[in-house]
Amino acid sequence: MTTSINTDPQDTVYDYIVCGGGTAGAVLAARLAEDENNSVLVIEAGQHNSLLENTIMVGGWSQNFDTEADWNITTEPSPGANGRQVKVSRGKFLGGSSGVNGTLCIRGTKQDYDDWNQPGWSGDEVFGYMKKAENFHDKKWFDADKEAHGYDGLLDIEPHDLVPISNMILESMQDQGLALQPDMFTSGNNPHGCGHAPRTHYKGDRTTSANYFRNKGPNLAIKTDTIVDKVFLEGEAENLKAVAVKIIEKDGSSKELKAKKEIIISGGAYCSPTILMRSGLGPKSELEKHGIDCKIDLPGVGQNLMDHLIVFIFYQTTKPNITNDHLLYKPDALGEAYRQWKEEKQGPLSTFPFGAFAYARLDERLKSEPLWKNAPRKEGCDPMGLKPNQPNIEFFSTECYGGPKQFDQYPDGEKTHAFSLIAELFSPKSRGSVTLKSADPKDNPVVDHNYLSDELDVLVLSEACKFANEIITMGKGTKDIVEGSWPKDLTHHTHTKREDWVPYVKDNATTCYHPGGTCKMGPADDPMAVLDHELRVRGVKGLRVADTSIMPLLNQGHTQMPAYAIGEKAADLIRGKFLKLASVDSANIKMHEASAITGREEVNGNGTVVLN
Ligand SMILES: Cc1cc2nc3c(=O)[nH]c(=O)nc-3n(C[C@H](O)[C@H](O)[C@H](O)COP(=O)(O)OP(=O)(O)OC[C@H]3O[C@@H](n4cnc5c(N)ncnc54)[C@H](O)[C@@H]3O)c2cc1C
Repeated sequence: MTTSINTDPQDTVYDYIVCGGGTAGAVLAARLAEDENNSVLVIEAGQHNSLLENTIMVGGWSQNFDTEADWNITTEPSPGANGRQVKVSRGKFLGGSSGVNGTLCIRGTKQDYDDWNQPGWSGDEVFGYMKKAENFHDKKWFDADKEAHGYDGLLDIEPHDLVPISNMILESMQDQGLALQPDMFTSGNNPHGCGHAPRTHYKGDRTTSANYFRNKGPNLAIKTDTIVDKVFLEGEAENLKAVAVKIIEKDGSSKELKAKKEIIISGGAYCSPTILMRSGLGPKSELEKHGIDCKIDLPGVGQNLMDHLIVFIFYQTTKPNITNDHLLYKPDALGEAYRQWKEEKQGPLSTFPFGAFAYARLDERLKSEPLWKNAPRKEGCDPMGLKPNQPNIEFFSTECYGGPKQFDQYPDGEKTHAFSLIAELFSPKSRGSVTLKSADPKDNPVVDHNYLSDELDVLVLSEACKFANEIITMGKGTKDIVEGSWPKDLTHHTHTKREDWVPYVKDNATTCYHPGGTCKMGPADDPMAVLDHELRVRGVKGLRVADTSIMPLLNQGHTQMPAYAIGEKAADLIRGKFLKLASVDSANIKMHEASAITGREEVNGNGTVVLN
């Protein structure tokens, strides 16, 4: 990576300090440093990513878990999920979770962002920023939506070459009513169909937000292995201003670093609220428990925690060489796969073994369910709050056996082979929280996802599993190759009723690693909104948050592309720039105008909204 970034910074004063060098944080810092008059410091709790091969070799993703490169957070027990605790890994290194994720680029629909109802964050605008981030490399076999992709961004993205089982599953999906629209997860305009998901890898290596640091100059400084404890605030009441951060270095010593212009917190949905709380910004009662002086009572900090739940449904096939198991689990196969990646940048470890994808609406399937029929709903929405142009669920398949560490019953890759179809729940009703374990910045937060606490979540996810099973066991492409469930002693392939799937969901639903919402943006009259629509912490000058914690609602997709968009947009907000869009939704412009005349805010000369 060509760079003259300062990785051993000694200065104590910078224009901008970005707390957390993860997905959104790295993007934001790199964009701010494009102006060489800005001095920018990124503080990252974990190591430099170049030291960690498993953040570069895509197939090494799970090897980061339970190591120093993982935050190693486990949830509180969720009563709705039979009291299970779930390991909710996050990347702890430069690049953050972009260096450990499943590489999928599934943007959601424009409606998802319109639903945020925040000036400057319409579907058109957020899709515009996702496009800005992207440098798409097409492949001959792929029928790309060329208009929807970006080609001069800093994040290399390409399609994934399928193995046979994935094409068979795509055939089954179509057979079961999900028409093929190859690039629908980039277009975001189809809530019911199947296609391919582009990936954050290129030429055999994972691409991450750390790629944004390429060609950056010495005005960008990166301090790794350093924890941000808190932000120091100066002034009283209306004039509270963020001026410095307290850091803890690797040797345990602490230091104060000053910011002349702004401090931006990008610690991710689990850690950003904890930095705010340690700084005295959060629910007063929560801060008092830990002896923290409350500067502003912000009850929404750490609340509104959301995630997408997924259920892996594995099947066994005896048909050889249609999955990737033989390339991974046969004796000596893994060694050869590693050699192939290291020397040729090819083979099963150079990409992520997810294969076929689909979105689905479940209106027809759920219409006679009493819970669904009788649930309250907003006009034009289903009980989950989704409009007809938004999917209720996603399906995605694995091209071999594997997943988080609870999936440890490996086939031998010779006589036995396995693959899965995963069902993912969108727009979950259940909400959780992030709170402090103590005021010690080295303590992980208490994460309570409260999974499946709402019966509607169980209903939709169990119907999704039923549909998934029909795709695999009845669909034309796969019905004749399925031997049964995997592991062999399970019988889920025989389930026919939705109710059969309820215990399976409660026992197996796990994280898709998409936490968000814990420092949400919102209007001034929402007491739970932590940020305004320019990501400024309410009541504090010079302090913003930029990562997936800002999302008022999750998108109907995966969360890395919105995280890139949030980093890009945050940089533009700070620099007072607007993205030029072919079409900017006029309602959104009206919202901008409306907020400009409330008296609380005004539009400055270059068009950005600034607080009085
Ligand atoms: C295993 C896994 C698989 C996933 N798969 C996909 C996928 O296929 N597709 C997809 O779209 N999304 C996926 N996601 C989700 C996606 O990667 C995340 O939503 C996104 O990367 C989050 O970006 P962020 O900037 O909010 O947080 P992060 O990228 O997690 O960044 C937060 C950063 O802040 C640092 N930090 C935190 N606290 C402190 C502190 N006190 N001091 C200093 N530094 C701190 C962290 O170490 C980290 O580097 C996955 C995530 C995981 C973990």
